Amino acid sequence: GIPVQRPYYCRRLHPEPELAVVLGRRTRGVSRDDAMRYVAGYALCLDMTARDAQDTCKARGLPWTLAKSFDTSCPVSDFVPKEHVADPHRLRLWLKVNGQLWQEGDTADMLFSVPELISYISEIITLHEGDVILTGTPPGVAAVEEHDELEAGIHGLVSMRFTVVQQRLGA
Ligand SMILES: CC(=O)CC(=O)C(=O)O
Ligand SMILES: [Mg+2]
Repeated sequence: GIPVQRPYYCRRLHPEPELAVVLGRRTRGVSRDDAMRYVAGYALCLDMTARDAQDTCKARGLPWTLAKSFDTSCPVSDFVPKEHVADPHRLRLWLKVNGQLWQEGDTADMLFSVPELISYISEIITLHEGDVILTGTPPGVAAVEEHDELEAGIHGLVSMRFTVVQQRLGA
C-alpha cells in the first residue's frame, strides 16, 4: 500500500497488472509435466514500467533496469496459496485508475502457460523458493499521473490499492 513512485526521469509511467507465480521449491530443468509441483501459489503484481526510459533503452540496445527496476516498481499483493486456485489459466485480472476500469483480461489468453514458463526459465536460471515469475499484462496499458489512485486485482481472490507520487531528484 505504500505509494508508487514515478521516477524523476520518467514522464510515461505504465502500470501492468500481471499474474505472478510464486515458487515453493528449488528447481532446475523441470519438465512442463512436472512444473506445477514447484508452485506454492500466486499473487497479483504491478509491473510498473517507465515506458519512455524503456523506449530509449530498446533503441540503444541497453538493459531495461531504469524502466523496470526502480524503487517501488513491482508492488505485490497478498499471497494466494495454490489450493485456492483451481486453474491459473482461468483467472480475470483487472486494473482501475481513479475508479475507472482501464484493463481487464483473462489468463486464458496468455501466450505461454504457467508450466511452459517455469520449464523454460528453469532451463536457464535455477528457481528458488519464494522466487516470483511475472507473466505479462493484458491490452489497454496507459500512463498514470501523480496523485492517481490505482486499484488492481484478480477477481474473487485478491486486490490492492496504491497512489502514484512523483519522485523528486535527490529525494
Ligand atoms: C515490453 C514490456 O514491458 C512487456 C511487459 O512487461 C509485459 O508485461 O507485457
Ligand atoms: Mg510486464
